[in-house]
Amino acid sequence: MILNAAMTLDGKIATRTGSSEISGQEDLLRVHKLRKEMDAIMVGINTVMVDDPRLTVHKISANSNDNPIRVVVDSKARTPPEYRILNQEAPTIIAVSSEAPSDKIKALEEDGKSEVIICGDKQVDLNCLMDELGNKGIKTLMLEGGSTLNYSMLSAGLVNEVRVCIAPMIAGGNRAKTLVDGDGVDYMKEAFRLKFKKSYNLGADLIVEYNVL
Ligand SMILES: NC(=O)c1ccc[n+]([C@@H]2O[C@H](COP(=O)([O-])OP(=O)(O)OC[C@H]3O[C@@H](n4cnc5c(N)ncnc54)[C@H](O)[C@@H]3O)[C@@H](O)[C@H]2O)c1
Ligand SMILES: Nc1nc(=O)c(N)c(NC[C@H](O)[C@H](O)[C@H](O)COP(=O)(O)O)[nH]1
Repeated sequence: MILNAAMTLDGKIATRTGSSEISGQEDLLRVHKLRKEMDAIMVGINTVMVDDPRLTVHKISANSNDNPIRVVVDSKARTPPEYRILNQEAPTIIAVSSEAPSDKIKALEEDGKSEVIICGDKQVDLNCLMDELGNKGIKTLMLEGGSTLNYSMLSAGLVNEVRVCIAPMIAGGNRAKTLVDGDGVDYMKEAFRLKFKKSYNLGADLIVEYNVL
């Protein structure tokens, strides 16, 4: 499980308005090469709502077999059926909780738009979801945010690697999204510990890679 994101020097992955064009062109190519290597790519529902992402390999040459399976963590099945995540370019799994209304689930499954997996009572139970994805043969997964899901995945001990693009920008703003939000830990001694792996420049950006201990 690789958590990948792009942030400003002050750790923001989006402004309070949801604006998030952070990576330079070279970093976007790196991200798409990584997508191509992965079995699946996962985001939280807010990222779908704000960005309407495709989550396919579309910035480097690729065919449809190269697209990872798309996974949305979406407790209440709010993914709008007309959004790009549900297009025919790649298969999509929507992970919901048992609180999701059945009519919404039905709309998401209509015409094979997506496969809905139910895990957990209120929020999506991420351990249950990982088991379900594992049963489908998914061995490598890329987490592309956002801040809230990043925190839940780290808290559940489900992230093996963190790869971050640091762009030479500072955004500021106490309502801007950071790399990891959620509740956060109370004491620094509880912080998730990482081991530095490597760093390198891509254009104006700095890429840093860590293993999660
Ligand atoms: N720069 C980047 O690399 C990057 C990457 C991705 C997203 N973003 C930005 O991040 C923002 C969205 O981040 P966010 O934190 O608001 O939302 P998010 O994408 O992390 O989605 C969180 C939502 O997922 C749902 N959810 C269900 N089960 C959950 C669970 N177990 N744990 C956590 N969430 C669960 C909840 O409704 C929760 O509010 C957008 O502005 C987007 O542009 C930036
Ligand atoms: N690596 C990276 N750099 C960025 O500057 C940025 N904003 C994102 N954001 C991740 C988020 O998941 C986006 O929604 C998808 O990167 C959009 O993906 P598509 O191109 O539509 O496939 N990711």
